[in-house]
Amino acid sequence: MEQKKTPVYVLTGFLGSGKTTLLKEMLTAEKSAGRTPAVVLNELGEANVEKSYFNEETLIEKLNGCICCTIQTDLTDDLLDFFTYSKKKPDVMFIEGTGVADPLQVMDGLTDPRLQAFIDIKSVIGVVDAARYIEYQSMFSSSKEVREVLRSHLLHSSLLILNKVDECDVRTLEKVKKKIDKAKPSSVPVIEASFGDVLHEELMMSRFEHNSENSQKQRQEIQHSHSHSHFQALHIEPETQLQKENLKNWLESLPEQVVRVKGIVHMKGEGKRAILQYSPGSLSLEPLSHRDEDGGQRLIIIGYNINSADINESFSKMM
Ligand SMILES: Nc1nc2c(ncn2[C@@H]2O[C@H](COP(=O)(O)OP(=O)(O)OP(=O)(O)O)[C@@H](O)[C@H]2O)c(=O)[nH]1
Repeated sequence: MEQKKTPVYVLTGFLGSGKTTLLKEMLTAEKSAGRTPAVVLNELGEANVEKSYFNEETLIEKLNGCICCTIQTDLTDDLLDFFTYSKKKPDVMFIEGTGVADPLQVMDGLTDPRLQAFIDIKSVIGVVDAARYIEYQSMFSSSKEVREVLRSHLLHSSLLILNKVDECDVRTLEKVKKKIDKAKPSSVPVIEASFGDVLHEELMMSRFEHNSENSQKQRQEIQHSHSHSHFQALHIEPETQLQKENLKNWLESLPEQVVRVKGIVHMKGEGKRAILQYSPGSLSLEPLSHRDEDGGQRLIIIGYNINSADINESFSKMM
């Protein structure tokens, strides 16, 4: 008898666009409908600071690399292992790539013929940060690397979530929508959202096969221009507790090549450690729940062409 295939949803989108936020919403909805989800998380660093968000579901972690190329075959192999040996198959699987993953390359890993008996790819959901889209697209305030990654997310998603609209004024939002309409394939719908508040049924629709504009030509072009190797993740492990104001000033002083910082930190005067999320202009600290075994602090600083020595030095001065 042919076994039931697991529906798979890929979440893609630039660093800090809101993929994990959307994923958490989707998991809540799936679990309250009585289904068991599995999550594949990929992180550019050696440690996944967001693990504590996922307490109950099966978690397959892919650390220290980027799903899209360096460990593309690992993704296929890990999923094959998972589906071959795990006792209880999940009802649905979500795969979140790093913010610099090229969805096409993730799809290459997922469309490996050996996996086809196990999975049914339903949708590639691309999350776009509406508030930073213009800045990231600008020749003046962004880099070629960032623009290319953003472009590939727009070209190769089967659904686009225009997130963070709460941070946009009406004029900016209209401008962003026009730009995105021009850049994406015409068949791909766009849904506006804040904190991933999208109707669950819309997210779960089977859309993958509809994105027929994923042509071979685009694929070759993207592979040719694929440039995220310029992105790096720098790790800092603070040994003592941090002063909030100092940390904030330090983050704000980071060079513009730094596009994202996340971590687990312990603020002076706080009983609990917190998950730090930083995109330029926006810092949040959320108390850490369970499932973080080692008790330490760590920061992952993600950017392109960053000078690690300078960043390490400025961090030491701040401490
Ligand atoms: N104002 C606002 N903030 C948001 C929204 N969605 C997410 N955020 C915040 O933006 C930050 C980044 O969100 P994540 O969901 O971690 O983004 P991500 O795409 O998973 O980020 P990476 O892991 O770096 O790729 C967090 O502090 C979120 O709380 C939104 O719609 N509006």
